[in-house]
Amino acid sequence: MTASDAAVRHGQTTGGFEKTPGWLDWFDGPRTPAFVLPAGAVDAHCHVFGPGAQFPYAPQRKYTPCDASADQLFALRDHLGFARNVIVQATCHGADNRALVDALERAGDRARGVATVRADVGDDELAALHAAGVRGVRFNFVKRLVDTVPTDALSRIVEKVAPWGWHVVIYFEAQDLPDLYDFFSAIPTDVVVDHMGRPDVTKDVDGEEFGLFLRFLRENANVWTKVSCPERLSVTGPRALDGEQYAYTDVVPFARRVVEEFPDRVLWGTDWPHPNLKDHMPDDGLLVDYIPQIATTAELQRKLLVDNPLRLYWPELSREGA
Ligand SMILES: O=C(O)c1cc(C(=O)O)oc(=O)c1
Repeated sequence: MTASDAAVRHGQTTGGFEKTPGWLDWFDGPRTPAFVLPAGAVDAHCHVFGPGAQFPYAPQRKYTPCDASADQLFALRDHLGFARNVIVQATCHGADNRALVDALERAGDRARGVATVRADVGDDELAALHAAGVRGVRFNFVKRLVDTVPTDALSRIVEKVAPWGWHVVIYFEAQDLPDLYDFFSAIPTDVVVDHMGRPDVTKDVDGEEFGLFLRFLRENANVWTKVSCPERLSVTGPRALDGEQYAYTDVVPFARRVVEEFPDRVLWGTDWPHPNLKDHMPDDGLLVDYIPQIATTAELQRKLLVDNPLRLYWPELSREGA
């Protein structure tokens, strides 16, 4: 533990920042999962927040979280049994990737990153991000998280990052997919959708809304998706708390459908430290125990947790890679 981490207590926000009212802090002391992750498993969606005293939150942020440091993330990684992390730039840091880069550098080869950049980003900045382990950029279309960036600016970013072999991570809500469908389909790089495009799980898994998302994956072989965040999508629970082994059963049919139809284009991540949850904060150990509900065989689990993330983020280690 570094001196700066020693100063960061769970749930605290440092640097003179005050947490958004009602903020739920990440779960302290998660269980050891009953599900033993396959060797080499990757937590392919997680964040670091600050610490605010060292890496100030962006002035244009829409929320102020509690701090969640790189060392705290690495402790969780080891506790849950993951080998590696993909750390995704959180919107509370805007396009200031310093906290992300610091975490990547301290993780050594055990983390890769997804950054946020502006359309005027220079090649020197991209080179430095690449050297630190960044392999993708994130475009966010969720209006409560960011101000809208025009799609022509996003297209300029795609042109700049494509030569680096990076992919584009997109975060949007299901009701916005019809409007964004053509823009997304025209992205020439690999594309990774966060949290299954946030389906409304009270609707039918065979219905029109989720049908459009499945069509998007079928029609675009370069599109992958994270089957993450049941704790965000679930309406009925049960919550991943108090030893619950079969959490978020209403989300299971959606995630399972995607894992079974697109086994080579799915990723999974904890989403720790779970920004903006309103209802409850899950026990991350029990969240890992959710995985066998959606990837029901050892082969599907290995693809979801090991083969797919290695192919995208560590191709040099991948059995199918270089
Ligand atoms: O739904 C969210 O609130 C959320 C926010 C962020 C972020 O602020 O970066 O990232 C996520 O993956 C999910």
